[in-house]
Order: sequence, then structure tokens, then C-alpha cells
Amino acid sequence: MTFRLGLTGSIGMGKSTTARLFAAEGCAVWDADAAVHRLYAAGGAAVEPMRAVFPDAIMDGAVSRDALKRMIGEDPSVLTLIERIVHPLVAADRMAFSAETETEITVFDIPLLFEKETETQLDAVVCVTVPAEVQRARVLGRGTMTEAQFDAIIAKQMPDAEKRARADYVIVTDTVEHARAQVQSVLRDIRENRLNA
Ligand SMILES: CC(C)(COP(=O)(O)OP(=O)(O)OC[C@H]1O[C@@H](n2cnc3c(N)ncnc32)[C@H](O)[C@@H]1O)[C@@H](O)C(=O)NCCC(=O)NCCS
Ligand SMILES: Nc1ncnc2c1ncn2[C@@H]1O[C@H](COP(=O)(O)OP(=O)(O)OP(=O)(O)O)[C@@H](O)[C@H]1O
Repeated sequence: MTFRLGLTGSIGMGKSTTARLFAAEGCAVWDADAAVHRLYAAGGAAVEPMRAVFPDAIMDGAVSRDALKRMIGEDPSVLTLIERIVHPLVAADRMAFSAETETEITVFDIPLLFEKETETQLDAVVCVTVPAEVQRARVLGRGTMTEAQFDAIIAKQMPDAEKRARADYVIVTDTVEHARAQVQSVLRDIRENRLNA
């Protein structure tokens, strides 16, 4: 059985980048945001259920993220309705992957890991972090979200300090080389203290 390592952190804290560092060390990686992309794509399992509730969000047979973000910017409660449709489909995708992976350690990159209490289905959790002002600058610097959309997302997330307190390991993503060294030390600790423990 694979060791199931959760990877979480608030928006823009460096989950995807850190997941790539774990992959470079030989871990299999499952990515919740990537699962949502598959579900929203034409033919994806979320398209018809989303069309039933948000017909204006479907463009060319796929769910449009820009349309969703416009709607969330106008009314943040829309995000809760989207979650009701999408999260059960994401959970099913994760469980299917979890059942199939045979790698020694599998990383599950899950933005809402603690918010949805997914830690009960994992063997340990890593939280990635940087100071809030760096986080905000990173996300707004991507140019894909307005401040209102960013604030709506932040309001739905558990505060960073609480996530850090709940995690088994914390990785500071100030530089890639620093993050890589911390990834290697987490894997060393898991192999020495948690595998076959
Ligand atoms: C809000 C949407 C349209 C933004 O799309 P966009 O392509 O700009 O961003 P992306 O999907 O890469 O998400 C960026 C980050 O936003 C945060 N985020 C996304 N959805 C949520 C949410 N429901 N609650 C809190 N934070 C969220 C996460 O930190 C995520 O890593 C999109 O994230 C979405 O449809 N979210 C609902 C599905 C969901 O809850 N996904 C989270 C993982 S299961
Ligand atoms: N260790 C690091 N050193 C320097 N920059 C980093 C590091 N990790 C992430 N970044 C930068 O921060 C930004 C956000 O990183 P990333 O996309 O990995 O975060 P995320 O948590 O997956 O984001 P989201 O929640 O939006 O999906 C990117 O511009 C990335 O280059």
C-alpha cells in the first residue's frame, strides 16, 4: 500500500511547484485542481450537472472558468453551489487514483484538504506557506484574478496559521532550492519514522 501524503496550503502558497519537487523525487502525484480541469473539459463529468444550474457558464461544451469567476466576483455564494456539484466528483477521482497507485509514497495536492477534513483519509500532511503579502502578490501577479475574486477565495479558506498548526510538516516556499531541501527532508523523515512504523 502506498503512503498517502497530503499537500495543502492556501491559494498561491506554492502547492503545484512543491508537488513537482515531490514528483522529481519519485513520488506519484494526484492534483485536485487538475482533476477539476478534467471534470470541466468537454465531455467531463461536471459539464452536464453544471449546465443544469449555471447554463451561462457552459461554452463550447465545457465549463468556462472565466464565466465562473465573473459570477463569483458578483456573488461569492455562487462558489458554494459550484462546490456542491464538483467536490463529490473530485473525491471519487481521488479515491480511484488512490486505489490504483503502487508508488511507495503518493502525494495528494489538495487545496481544501483541512476545510473538507480529508486528512482522515491520509497518512500525513504537508502545508506550504509564505507570508500573506507574498501570497497576494504572487496570485495577483498571475493576472488571472481580480482582487475581489482573490478575496472571495481567501474568505472560503482556513487561515494559513491554522493550516500550519494542523499539518505534520511545514514547507516554506520562499525559493525553489529551499523548498527542494525541505521536500527531501520530509521524505527522509517519512522513510525513517513513518513507513513500516
Ligand atoms: C473558482 C475557479 C473558477 C477559479 O479558477 P482558476 O482557473 O482561476 O483557478 P484554479 O482552479 O487554478 O484555483 C486556484 C486556487 O483557488 C483556490 N480555490 C479554488 N476553488 C476554491 C474553493 N471552492 N474554495 C476555496 N478555495 C478555492 C485554491 O487554492 C486553488 O488552488 C475554480 O477554482 C473553481 O471552479 N473552483 C470550484 C471547484 C473547487 O472547489 N476547486 C478546488 C479544489 S477541489
Ligand atoms: N519555492 C518557491 N520559490 C519561489 N517561488 C515559488 C515557490 N513556490 C511557488 N512559487 C511561485 O508562487 C506562485 C504560486 O505557486 P504555485 O502555482 O505552485 O502555487 P499553488 O499553491 O499551487 O497555487 P494555487 O492555489 O493558485 O493553485 C508561482 O508564481 C510560483 O512560481
